Amino acid sequence: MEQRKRKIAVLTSGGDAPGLNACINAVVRTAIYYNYSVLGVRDGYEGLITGRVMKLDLTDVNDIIHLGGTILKTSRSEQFKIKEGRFLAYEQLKQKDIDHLIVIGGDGSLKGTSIFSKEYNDISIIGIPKTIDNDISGTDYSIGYDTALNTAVSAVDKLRDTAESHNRIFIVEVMGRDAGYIAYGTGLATGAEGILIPETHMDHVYLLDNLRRNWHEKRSSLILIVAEGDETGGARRVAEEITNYLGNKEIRISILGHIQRGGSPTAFDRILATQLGNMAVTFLNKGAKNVMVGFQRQEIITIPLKDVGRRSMSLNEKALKLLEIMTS
Ligand SMILES: Nc1ncnc2c1ncn2[C@@H]1O[C@H](COP(=O)(O)OP(=O)(O)OP(=O)(O)O)[C@@H](O)[C@H]1O
Ligand SMILES: O=P(O)(O)OC[C@H]1O[C@](O)(CO)[C@@H](O)[C@@H]1O
Ligand SMILES: [Mg+2]
Repeated sequence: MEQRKRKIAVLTSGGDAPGLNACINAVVRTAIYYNYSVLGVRDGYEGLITGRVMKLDLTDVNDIIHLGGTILKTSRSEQFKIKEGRFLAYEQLKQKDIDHLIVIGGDGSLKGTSIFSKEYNDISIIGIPKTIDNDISGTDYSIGYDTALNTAVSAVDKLRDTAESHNRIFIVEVMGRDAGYIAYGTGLATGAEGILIPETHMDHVYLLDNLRRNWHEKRSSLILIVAEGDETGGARRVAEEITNYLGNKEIRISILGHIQRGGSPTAFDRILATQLGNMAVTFLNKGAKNVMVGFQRQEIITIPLKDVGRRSMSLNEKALKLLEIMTS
C-alpha cells in the first residue's frame, strides 16, 4: 500500500522583510528532499483561517532567492488573536491533513504560534524569526534586518551629500518599532552626529550641546538618526526641539518609512534565511516541535516557542562609550 505523503504547510506573517522568499525557497527544497509535500498558505494567519493554500513545487521557488517581499503574501490578522479564529485555523489544518506547520514571523507572529501550539498539541510547529526590527529574543539576527539596515545606510549617505552642499541639519527617522537596532546601526555606519534610540534615555541638554558644538566647530552638516520608537516622539518633535535651541532654520526631516522593508535581500540575509529555512525542516524531520530556529554565535539552534518574545537592544558600557565617542 502506498504511504500517505507527509505534508508541511508554510506561511509568512507580520510585516514583510527582505529574505522571506529565500527562506521559502529553502523550506520547499529541504522538505521535498526529505519527501514531504509542501503547501504554501497565502496571506499569513488570515489565509490559514480561511484555508487559502497552494501546492509548492521546486518550479514555484526557482529564481525567487533574490526577490524582496513574499510570494505567499502576508498579513496582520486580528482574527488569529482570538481563540475562535485560531480554532478555525486548526480546523483548516485538520481538514487538509496537515500536521506540520512552519511560521516565518516576527515576535508577534511567534507569540501567536506559541499560543496556538499550546491549544492544539497535535500540530508540530516550527517558527523562523524574520523582521527588519531585529527584536526577537533567542536569535542574534532575524531575517530582513541586515537588508533594512543597508537600505537606511545608503539613504543616509545620500542625505549627507545634500546636507553638506546646503549646510543643513537632517533629522532622519528610521523604523524598528520599539527597538533601536536599525537606528543604532545606521548611526554608527554613517558617522551620524546623534543617535536617539528607545534603549538609551539620552539627556537632551547633552545632545543639543553636542550638536551645537559640532555645528560651530566642526561641521557644515549634521545628521541625527531617530528611532521611530524613541520616547522623544519621532523626527518632527526632535526637529522642533533643535530649531528652538539652535535657532537654525535649515533643518530638514526625512522619514525613511517602508522603503526599509523592500528590495533585494543582502547576501547575509539570503544566507541566514537559507540556513534557518533548511534547519527548520531538518529539525522538524527529526521530530522537533514547538520550537523556533535561531542563529546564535554562528550556530543554528532551537529554543522552545514558549520562551520566544520581544527583545530590546541592551547596550553595555563599551557600546555606550562607542556611541559617545563617535557622535562627539
Ligand atoms: N498575542 C497574540 N496572540 C495571537 N496572535 C498574535 C499575537 N500577537 C500577534 N499575533 C498574530 O501575529 C500577527 C503579526 O504580529 P505583529 O503585527 O506583531 O508582527 P510581527 O510578527 O511581530 O512582525 P513584524 O514586527 O516584522 O511586523 C498579528 O497580526 C496576529 O495575527
Ligand atoms: O507596515 P505597517 O503595518 O505600517 O507596520 C509598520 C511597522 O512594521 C515594521 O516595519 C516591522 O515590524 C516596524 O518597523 C514598523 O513600526
Ligand atoms: Mg514585531
